[in-house]
Amino acid sequence: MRFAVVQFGGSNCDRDTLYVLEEVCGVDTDLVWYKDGLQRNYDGIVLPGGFSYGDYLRAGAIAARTPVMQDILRHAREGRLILGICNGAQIGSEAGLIPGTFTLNAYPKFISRHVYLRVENDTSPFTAGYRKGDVIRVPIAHKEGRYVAAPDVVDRLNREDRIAFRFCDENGAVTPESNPNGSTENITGVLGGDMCNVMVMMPHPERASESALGSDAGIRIFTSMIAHVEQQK
Ligand SMILES: NC(=O)CC[C@H](N)C(=O)O
Repeated sequence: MRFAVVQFGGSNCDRDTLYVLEEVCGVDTDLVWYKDGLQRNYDGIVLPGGFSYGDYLRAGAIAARTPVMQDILRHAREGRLILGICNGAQIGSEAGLIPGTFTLNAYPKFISRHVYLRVENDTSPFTAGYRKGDVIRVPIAHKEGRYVAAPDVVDRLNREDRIAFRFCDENGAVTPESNPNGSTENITGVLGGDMCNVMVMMPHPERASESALGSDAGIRIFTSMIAHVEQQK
């Protein structure tokens, strides 16, 4: 099993993500510079957070148009796992890996704090380690993290059980008050791909993967991916 973290100019969560995969989860992981392309097939690819190309134009727009994305889209079509975190989520939506988009927060400032998420799907390769309704505490750090999609798209995501996480309060209540950035229906984790083999999310699970960081609730996303790959082998 081998994972890759793809680093773009301006990525800044690549080392944290690499550390969690290699040191905390024990998975062989390559840090791949986007210009080098993917030199082999990977079981899992993580697009890390950061400010690729300074968020110019729109966050993720430039990275999504680099040649390495063709390799990543092929991996997605082949059913391999792709996880986009924060800027990686923005890149994933710009590349069409999921429907909908991430835009300026409703209150147009950078928000950096812990939030609560309600787990909405517990069957995907990314969320099977949780139970539906679990409430987890993870940090967010973004300015363009408001998920927006047309009503028919949101209906389809709901129908197909493709919503992974919603912002909630500490008791799991999904309300306008527990929606830090104004995302449609508090959605902040979306599943894509034919086999739900793609997930993008604005919160940072890699920053909540060891109890020394104040929460280890995010680690189960990575361990779920690993368990999924093991089951496929
Ligand atoms: N932490 C990140 O990945 C930064 C998110 C992003 N580029 C924004 O501010 O919207």
